[in-house]
Amino acid sequence: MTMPILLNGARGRMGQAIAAVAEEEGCRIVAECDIGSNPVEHLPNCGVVVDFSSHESTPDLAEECAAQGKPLVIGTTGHTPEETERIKACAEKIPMVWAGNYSIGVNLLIHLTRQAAKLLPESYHPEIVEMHHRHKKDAPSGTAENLLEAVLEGRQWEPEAALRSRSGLTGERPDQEVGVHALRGGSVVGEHTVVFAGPSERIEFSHSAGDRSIFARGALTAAKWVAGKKPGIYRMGEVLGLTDGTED
Ligand SMILES: NC(=O)C1=CN([C@@H]2O[C@H](COP(=O)(O)OP(=O)(O)OC[C@H]3O[C@@H](n4cnc5c(N)ncnc54)[C@H](OP(=O)(O)O)[C@@H]3O)[C@@H](O)[C@H]2O)C=CC1
Ligand SMILES: O=C(O)C1=N[C@H](C(=O)O)C[C@H](O)C1
Repeated sequence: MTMPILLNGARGRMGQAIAAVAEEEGCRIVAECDIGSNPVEHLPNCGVVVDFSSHESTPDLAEECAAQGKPLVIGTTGHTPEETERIKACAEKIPMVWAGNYSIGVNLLIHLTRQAAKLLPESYHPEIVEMHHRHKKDAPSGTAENLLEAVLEGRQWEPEAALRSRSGLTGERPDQEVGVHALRGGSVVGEHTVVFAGPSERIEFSHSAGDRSIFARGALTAAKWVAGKKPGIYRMGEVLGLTDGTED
């Protein structure tokens, strides 16, 4: 049986990429919502909601999903702290997969980044660089935020160790710091590099997205996986079997 999906942000770049692969992924789009639609009236007809609209529309949608008991796959990025708290509150009632990036490669990159941060000495300094197309509205990217979280977890550092871009008289770099840097231009689909710069050597892990089908297929894989799960927030690494959610 195919999974009936309510797709929010259907007219956008990701919405179109998802619609293009839905059938191949064993899903069917039963409602295409975008600006001006009312997703609430379509919710009863779907099994899972997939949201690739905009950060500000996700909290309202999550609250409607919680009210009607519909699982949610969140693709939007750039949420404010207030939006993040509202979304998290809904996870007490429904299962949701929430990932800054649904590709297999990036989720492996996140896993390897956490491991490298854990295993390498603090003198191997982590820096994250991302590049995206000129239309992207948030920075740093959701993926870069996920990579940052992986470094913080691996190093067991507090969030204060994160530095989102440098400018001016910054002083010398301390060991306990992780920089995040955003580049924008052209039609770049999505590129992420994590650098560990050590005393006399440098390690780099990189991922480059060829097109949006990798995010689209991953989001639909997550949609099929999350149906029937207990309420809570799940990472894409759990969907792919890279982690059991407790982190290693
Ligand atoms: N997690 C992942 O793997 C990925 C996440 N993303 C994220 O997904 C989101 C969408 O990206 P992308 O498709 O490139 O963006 P687009 O701007 O191309 O598409 C977003 C669509 O959602 C619409 N929209 C905006 N606000 C609302 C609203 N309140 N309700 C319903 N629809 C709305 C937009 O309309 P309009 O154009 O009129 O504003 C547009 O049609 C971004 O947050 C992006 O960062 C992107 C790629 C992968
Ligand atoms: O907006 C995009 O395009 C992308 N957004 C996601 C992010 O913020 O990391 C994922 C991907 O890199 C493309």
